[in-house]
Amino acid sequence: MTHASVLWHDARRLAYDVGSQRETERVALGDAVGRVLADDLVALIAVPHYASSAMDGWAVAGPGPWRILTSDTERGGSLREGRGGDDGGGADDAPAHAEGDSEGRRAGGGAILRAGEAVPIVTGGVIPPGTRGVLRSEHGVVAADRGVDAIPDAGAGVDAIPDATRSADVRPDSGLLGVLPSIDPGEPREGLHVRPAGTEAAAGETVFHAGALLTPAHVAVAAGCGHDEIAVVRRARVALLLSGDEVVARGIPGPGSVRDSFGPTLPALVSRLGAEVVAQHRVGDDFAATLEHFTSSRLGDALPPATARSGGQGADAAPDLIITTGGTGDSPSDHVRPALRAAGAEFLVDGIAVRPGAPALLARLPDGRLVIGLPGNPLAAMLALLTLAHPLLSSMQGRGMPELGRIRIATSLSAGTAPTSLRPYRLVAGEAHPTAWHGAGMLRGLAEADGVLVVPREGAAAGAELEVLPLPW
Ligand SMILES: Nc1nc2c(c(=O)[nH]1)N[C@H]1C(S)=C(S)[C@@H](COP(=O)(O)OP(=O)(O)OC[C@H]3O[C@@H](n4cnc5c(N)ncnc54)[C@H](O)[C@@H]3O)O[C@H]1N2
Ligand code: MOO
Repeated sequence: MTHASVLWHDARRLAYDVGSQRETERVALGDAVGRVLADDLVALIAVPHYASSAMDGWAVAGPGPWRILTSDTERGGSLREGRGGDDGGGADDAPAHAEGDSEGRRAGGGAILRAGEAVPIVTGGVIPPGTRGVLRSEHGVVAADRGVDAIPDAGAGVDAIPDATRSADVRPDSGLLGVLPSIDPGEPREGLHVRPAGTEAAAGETVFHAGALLTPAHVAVAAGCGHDEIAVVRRARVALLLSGDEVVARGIPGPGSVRDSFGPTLPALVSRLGAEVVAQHRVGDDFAATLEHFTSSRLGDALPPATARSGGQGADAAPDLIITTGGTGDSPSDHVRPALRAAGAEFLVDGIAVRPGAPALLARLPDGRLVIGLPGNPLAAMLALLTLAHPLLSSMQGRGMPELGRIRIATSLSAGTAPTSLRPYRLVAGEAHPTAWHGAGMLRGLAEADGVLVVPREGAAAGAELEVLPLPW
């Protein structure tokens, strides 16, 4: 190679440092998993936003036994059902109340439970004011109500309920309620099975900071905090330029032809790295055609059907990054470097002192678009993608530099011809076993790998600890 290679670690750092775009967009919650949070996420309401029951049973006030309130009149409004009626009590800090709440969790009117009264409640139901705690259904027994006079003194157990019956035909929503003899007669203690409002977050509290990679759990919390949309960092738009007269996309290749390793794999891989492929072009070993892609910002051909675009402005906007495959060498049929030079590109990484992947490059076109040139050899290309595109796309998302791990190697590795060699390995009993099939043109070793060893020029003895490049899949 005639270019001025940089060391492998420096190439990663240079790629990370050049990533800068920080545009944001708002996406529906359902599209937010895997995206990076652009602004701190604040709870719009307290979470939970009302005190609720953690059990099915009865909300009770004062010591038992309790008279179960049944009619709406008795409850001063329906404590339990609230079907189609008022919104939930205790939700004063909610900015807006959702329509179509499900039945059975809402309570109306702020009716106060008085000592000696109970009301049936379901898990998640609104705790009426005055509630001491929730008696779970399997701890209570209901007896037929013989009228107000039948309620014995406060503090008495179920045995004090006249004609106590545990028969199944006594409805749990009317009559006299007591604590089963086998249960602590003091139950429920103050606050038992009550989830107070605001225990997970106060209204206005920051729950996640900008830069968080949104998992399903983050998005579920955002929903609980009252959000319908989230501001996320716009994903970088990537155009693929796959070169090579010999590369075929279908069928059994004849001698001199190869099946395309990149067309079916790079869109998904780029998406895992936090960007989206918005265009995919094939170009033969042709200088003029290659140059055209660097001098024109048009996106050209349609995407392959499997490459779904997620909407937004991606369809018409110019890519932020062009990733080319093949043609990075110096032979007369290699046109990536000459075309970049002719387009006036600035080379930020012009070859890397690594095997495989030495001819990889990173350049910036005069219009600001970045170009990563991957070698044609498939393993070289995949490892160059991890070396350059992973740090660059992480930085474009406002994320940190992908961290290198460390691992002990089970077998010795001989000295290499470059300052750094990258070697896929399998993890067996906590140690790295370098895989077979690690030639630059092979992918079978990478396919069964758990990571990639970063091997210094001098090699390493069995038992040594080496740096590890994590795989993004
Ligand atoms: N005289 C020298 N020859 C080579 C050198 C060198 O220093 N001096 N470096 C070698 C190294 S290292 C690499 S890596 C390759 C770089 O090659 P290119 O980036 O120019 O890639 P091509 O020549 O276009 O293709 C190389 C190889 O990869 C196959 N290929 C290309 N595209 C695909 C694809 N989409 N899917 C599967 N395979 C693909 C192509 O058919 C070739 O076999 O140069 C070495 N030579
Ligand atoms: O370094 Mo090349 O990139 O061997 O395959």
